[in-house]
Amino acid sequence: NNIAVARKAVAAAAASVPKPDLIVLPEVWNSPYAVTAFREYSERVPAVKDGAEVAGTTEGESITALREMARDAGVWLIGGSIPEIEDGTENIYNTLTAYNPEGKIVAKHRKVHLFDIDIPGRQTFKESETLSAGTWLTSFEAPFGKIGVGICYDVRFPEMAMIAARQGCVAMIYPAAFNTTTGPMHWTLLQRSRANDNQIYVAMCSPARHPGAAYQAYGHSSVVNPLGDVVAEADETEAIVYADIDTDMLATTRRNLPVTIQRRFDVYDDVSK
Ligand SMILES: NC(=O)CC(=O)C(=O)O
Repeated sequence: NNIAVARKAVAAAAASVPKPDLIVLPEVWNSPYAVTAFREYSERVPAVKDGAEVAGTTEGESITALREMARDAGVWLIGGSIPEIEDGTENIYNTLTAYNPEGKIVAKHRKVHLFDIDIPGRQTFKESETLSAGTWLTSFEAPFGKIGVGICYDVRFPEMAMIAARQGCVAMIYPAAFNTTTGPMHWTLLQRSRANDNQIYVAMCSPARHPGAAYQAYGHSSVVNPLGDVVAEADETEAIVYADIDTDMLATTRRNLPVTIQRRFDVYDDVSK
């Protein structure tokens, strides 16, 4: 099943030399990516406050498995996302969890921007039919730098990445599942845009394309550096991609092209006004 596949992939990535510090899984890896499936595959996810789990909350089997994967491999893990069912409300969210090498959850992000699009005859999807939207932005501190996270459609909203970068994140990482219509249009462009605008690393991790699936995932997991160059990219098949987060390169980019300190908030003030 999917947990076994994820477990094997994390172990394989962790066994590579040099050993990675951080491993990332894709969006909705425990369920078909379909609004009709999210409730059936949903699980409880512990609450997280100030980077630590709130004691006494229950969890589903995918969360327990993700803890074990991080702990067994001794790595930081962004555990992709799974459909979460919320205690009390029974609302469903598209929820990401991140783990430290001890298997403790350090961050929980609910997809903020729901994927509701209609490109007639090509791609129609309405996550809001079954999902509720998240209401907070998420990042976590790790020894290799502060990491911001979003989920898939969140990448289309530049504010999230900009806020993360301004709060000191060295990377924005998005488990994601674009499709064969929007992937060729925007998958790489969006990552390069977020990276170049904010001079940070940007990575998106996709499920591989399954020929029999109703939703045809684009695949192409990739990593973009602070100059906007694609430094690693898979194709549509199952793969592990590797890249370094080079903070010296990030600093050099910001020194040579100092846009991050040249912004004119005195002129454009608050864009949400
Ligand atoms: N699946 C998504 O959330 C987003 C997507 O496919 C797109 O923005 O395109």
